[in-house]
Amino acid sequence: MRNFEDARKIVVKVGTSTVTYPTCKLNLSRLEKLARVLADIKNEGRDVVLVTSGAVASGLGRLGLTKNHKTTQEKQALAAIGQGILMQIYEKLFGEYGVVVAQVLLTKDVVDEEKKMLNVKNTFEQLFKFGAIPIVNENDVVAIEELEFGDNDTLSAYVATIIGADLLIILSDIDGLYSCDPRLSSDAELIKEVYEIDSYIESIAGGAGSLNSTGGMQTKIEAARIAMQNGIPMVIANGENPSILRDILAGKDVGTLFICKELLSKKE
Ligand SMILES: Nc1ncnc2c1ncn2[C@@H]1O[C@H](COP(=O)(O)OP(=O)(O)O)[C@@H](O)[C@H]1O
Ligand SMILES: N[C@@H](CCC(=O)OP(=O)(O)O)C(=O)O
Repeated sequence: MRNFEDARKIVVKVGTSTVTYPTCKLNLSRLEKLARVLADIKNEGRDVVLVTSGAVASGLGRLGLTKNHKTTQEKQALAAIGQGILMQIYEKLFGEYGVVVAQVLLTKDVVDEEKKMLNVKNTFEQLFKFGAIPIVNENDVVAIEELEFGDNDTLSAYVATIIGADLLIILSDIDGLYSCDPRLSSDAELIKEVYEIDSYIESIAGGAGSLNSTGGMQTKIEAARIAMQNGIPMVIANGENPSILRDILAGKDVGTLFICKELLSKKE
């Protein structure tokens, strides 16, 4: 039932907590493993998109700062500094495996305006034809108010929808959705499967677990709602060891799977 070996188009989202250390410096060993696994998955003949957070944190790290700079203006400037740092490391790491990468920065108007959405869809399609892995982030420099996704969880669900992905995987610093935030309660239990985003699921999703992350489980649940509405299964799993991506594709019982009942019965 959980077998995703036949998934041809995959979107993988990595959060700030997966990409950087609490020092705001890049987690190089994790990024190396991530690039290797994604390049390998691509080599199998799949189309892969990487949605990456970490620009703001990387900007802080480069400036030798670790504390959260909260004003919008500061975050925008930090993202502008950090985005280049992210692309430089992805270019280097994927380049070692002969994989071309492409920077795609998006704002929310692409999902609100049909013409823009078509342009973005066409660009992704051409990038896949070129054999590239699109590396996506929000365009934080211009994304405020009505232009803003606000978080990369929902952004990744929209990207999955635009490209018609077969699977969305969100890697975070936690094993999946728990019955409550494990940082706040030792009774928290991992929920393995979710078939519907109801008021119970909404009620257990709390905010971010680390200083530079955005949205926590709430935005991941919102992403699941968007993905499920568009018939796309989504998995939240721990990005500590990126080889978990292989486990997910092989159908191993890891993380939390969000899948609507109709899709589930088709897969069975
Ligand atoms: N019900 C829940 N189950 C799991 N994690 C939760 C829950 N509610 C809140 N969280 C928090 O969500 C965090 C993951 O989201 P976030 O901090 O935004 O990370 P990322 O940078 O990976 O997006 C966890 O570390 C945890 O503290
Ligand atoms: N665009 C921001 C990411 C915002 C965000 O959603 O962060 P996260 O909750 O860590 O996925 C950045 O690159 O810093």
